[in-house]
Amino acid sequence: MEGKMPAIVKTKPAYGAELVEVDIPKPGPGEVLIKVLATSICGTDLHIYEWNEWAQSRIKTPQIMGHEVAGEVVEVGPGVDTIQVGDYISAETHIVCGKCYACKHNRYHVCQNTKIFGVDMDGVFAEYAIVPAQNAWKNPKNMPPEYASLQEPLGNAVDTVLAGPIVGRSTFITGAGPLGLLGIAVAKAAGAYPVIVSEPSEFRRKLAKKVGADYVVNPFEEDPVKFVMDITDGAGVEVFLEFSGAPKALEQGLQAVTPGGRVSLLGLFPREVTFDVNNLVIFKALEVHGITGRHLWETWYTVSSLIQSGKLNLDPIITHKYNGFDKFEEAFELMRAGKTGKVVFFPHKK
Ligand SMILES: NC(=O)c1ccc[n+]([C@@H]2O[C@H](COP(=O)([O-])OP(=O)(O)OC[C@H]3O[C@@H](n4cnc5c(N)ncnc54)[C@H](O)[C@@H]3O)[C@@H](O)[C@H]2O)c1
Ligand SMILES: C[C@@H](O)[C@H](N)C(=O)O
Ligand SMILES: [Zn+2]
Ligand SMILES: [Zn+2]
Repeated sequence: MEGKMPAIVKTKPAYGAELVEVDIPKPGPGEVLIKVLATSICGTDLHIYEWNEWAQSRIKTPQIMGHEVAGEVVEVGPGVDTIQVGDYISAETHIVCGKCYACKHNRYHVCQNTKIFGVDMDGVFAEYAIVPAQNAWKNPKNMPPEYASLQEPLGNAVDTVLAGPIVGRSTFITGAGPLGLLGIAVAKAAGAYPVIVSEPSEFRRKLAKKVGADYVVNPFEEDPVKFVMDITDGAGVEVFLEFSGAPKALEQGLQAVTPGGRVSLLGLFPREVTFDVNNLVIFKALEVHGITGRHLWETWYTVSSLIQSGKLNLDPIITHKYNGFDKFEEAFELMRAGKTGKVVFFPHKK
């Protein structure tokens, strides 16, 4: 396919991005070209937009942004035999090597040579985008594109929530940003009770309730540990899921989890964190999981089935939908201000 298309491009190493006309790319060997039906903003895109320290160290400009996507395959490159024109796909964003020690142990989610599209190469905030065929995930035709696009971050949330038993377990979630909200939806669908959420933003506490949180607390106004202890008759929760990346939230969660309980950590901390490991982890005999990316491809099966079960309450999480990219700056600024759940673009204006 030849022609031009609008794309959100990180044009220079500075704050922001630009909507520019670029060539529709041609799929190379092992690649497919998709017509992007929906694409959502991830916190990582925001870091690239803001040009924080991490982005400065990793991103090469100019580069098309974005990595969460759902689209229809319109062209396949040489050697692609697993995907056909007309397939409706989403994409695993981690391009793994298949050769390193981790990959050889089927631990693709910790491949030491991982490349991420939209981070290490052009991404999907465009009308058309390239996806490596090995990263394509076929969707059922009746899955709405906005849900299909959310599967990648849902994979993060699923791996966090389902890293251990959850059904009927009291659960404390810190942080109700887009990832935490997806975590609440998964925890509720999986039968956690009660789900207690700590989140300073009133807007996001309200969203957390809409998604199904049983209790919400503002950690800047009330002691969330006492809040959890009061609800659990002083026992603490069975499960603590960290989605905020706030050092204080980590410490509070470790205090609020019951001895012998489970802790799963997804949030990334801005710096090294100091806390009392002896008393908060070792003497409590906690089971602690670090969570990164998604298991390939087990997590995708779980995510897809959860969506198809109809039990995931995703609609309140998708707070902003945009036809086309014209208002992309508004979308990023709203997200920066914490006034959104997930933001989804539909690049082909209806
Ligand atoms: N490990 C991984 O593979 C992976 C993948 C994606 C995202 N992440 C990380 O997950 C985290 C969540 O992502 P997001 O996009 O939802 O981020 P976000 O920054 O939008 O959300 C974080 C939320 O935590 C809240 N918060 C701040 N301080 C708090 C406190 N003391 N107690 C409770 N809540 C507090 C904020 O108000 C915000 O709503 C981020 O740290 C992100 O970098 C990790
Ligand atoms: C790159 C990051 O934003 C992506 N969502 C991941 O799971 O790794
Ligand atoms: Zn992401
Ligand atoms: Zn590898």
